[in-house]
Amino acid sequence: MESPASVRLFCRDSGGDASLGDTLRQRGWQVRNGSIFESSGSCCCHEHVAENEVGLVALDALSSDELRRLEASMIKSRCPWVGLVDESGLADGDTRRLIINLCLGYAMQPVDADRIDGLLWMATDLMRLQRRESESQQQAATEAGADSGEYEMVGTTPAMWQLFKTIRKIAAVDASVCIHGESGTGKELTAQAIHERSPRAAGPFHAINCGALPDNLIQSELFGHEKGAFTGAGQRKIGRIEAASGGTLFLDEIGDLPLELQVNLLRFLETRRLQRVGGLNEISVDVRILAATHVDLAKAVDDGRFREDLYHRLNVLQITVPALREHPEDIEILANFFFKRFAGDKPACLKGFSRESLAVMQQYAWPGNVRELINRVRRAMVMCEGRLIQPEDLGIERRRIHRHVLTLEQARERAERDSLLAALARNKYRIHPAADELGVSRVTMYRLLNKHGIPRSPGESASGLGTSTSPAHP
Ligand SMILES: Nc1ncnc2c1ncn2[C@@H]1O[C@H](COP(=O)(O)OP(=O)(O)OP(=O)(O)O)[C@@H](O)[C@H]1O
Repeated sequence: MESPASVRLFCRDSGGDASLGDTLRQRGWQVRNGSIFESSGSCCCHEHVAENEVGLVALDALSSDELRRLEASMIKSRCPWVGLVDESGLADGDTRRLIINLCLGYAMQPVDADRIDGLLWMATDLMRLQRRESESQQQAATEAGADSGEYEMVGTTPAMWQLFKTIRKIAAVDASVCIHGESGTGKELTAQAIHERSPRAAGPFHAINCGALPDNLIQSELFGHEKGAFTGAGQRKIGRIEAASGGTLFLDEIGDLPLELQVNLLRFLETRRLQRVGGLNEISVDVRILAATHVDLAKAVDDGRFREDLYHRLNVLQITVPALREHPEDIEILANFFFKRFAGDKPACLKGFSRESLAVMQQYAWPGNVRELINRVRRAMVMCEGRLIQPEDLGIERRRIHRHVLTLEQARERAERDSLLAALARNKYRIHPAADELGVSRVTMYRLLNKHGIPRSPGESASGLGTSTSPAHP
């Protein structure tokens, strides 16, 4: 059995409750006293309670305003709380709500030693469980290659693991990249991640959506213009390509770039020199171009909407970001990630997702991918009135859940593919141990990988996983 943890006992005065302190110490608890309010009148309990402590707070004789300040401080703390209250406290609505929303339990004054001991044990166990859970989440994220920082990408499935590996490989070289993927899958985030890990990381990262600007503006937006170049050009303007000098330029929706501008972009990619609109001089610019598209660029080339020479220039390396429905096992970890990210806006009593809402999210088709997931989680965090988010808070109607009925043959194929991917992930893509684990010969393993289009190593063309780095021009 584990030893009792530390308890931080907050009373109105710093003197604490000497007899309660003695009682708890006799039962093995380490007790430290704290006062709820500083001499300035502010309440900073959250700053005084350590990560491995349980907070025990005496809620007697506090005014509404004091309770409000105490509540704000308790919300900011990470420890579990137990309340101490007397009959008059329980008769007060504000005190009751604070206990319901923020405390794991409460004990009546005068304190019954067994009851408070039991509550503190419950809080300690929960605190240790929470620590274990966050350590295991951190470990899973590290193993999956997710990084911390502004551009954190989350995912623990083979599909995302493959994406992270591809990002690192692509970051190490300086060629142009074409990022494919449906809307909202994380193409821009992928571009930012490539930039952050590249030797250009100290330089600027600029993004421009080629589909969002009117045709007459996009030329000067990309290449800049000189003063007086056209009506309204009152000042010289540096274009996005030039502004990204020394860094990376991300061209989103490249398929929407008008044909005449495709010529200019191609010329720039070939010469690495550009001319501002209305300018006479050519300027050298050192920038890496990453482009993204949600349309099939090869088809756009066939249809005459995209220049083939530019397509090959941009498509030196390719990376495909998988649609969310292709890695549904990541939905829970992503939902929890965004829940934590927006935790500052949530009601204090909201603790997370119900099992049913997680199941509904797994079955939903996510046409808007991760962006839609973010919006639905934020909405649910506002709409939810209970402790756990329910399916209706997410606004996903059950009739919109697409259950794909599989034939037995399809179900077998899917199970076979999932088992292969999982064994490869567990064995870090070492084929022989993965084959041993699955109980098949190496020859059979290679045959099955070919059958399902699964790459033999993470760097290989991986249509089956949705990511690839195969050069278009070997
Ligand atoms: N794996 C992930 N982990 C964490 N956040 C993610 C992940 N994938 C996407 N996001 C977030 O989802 C949102 C949409 O991502 P992003 O803008 O990169 O998508 P996109 O594919 O470029 O979209 P569009 O095609 O509409 O331009 C962003 O807020 C991004 O940070």
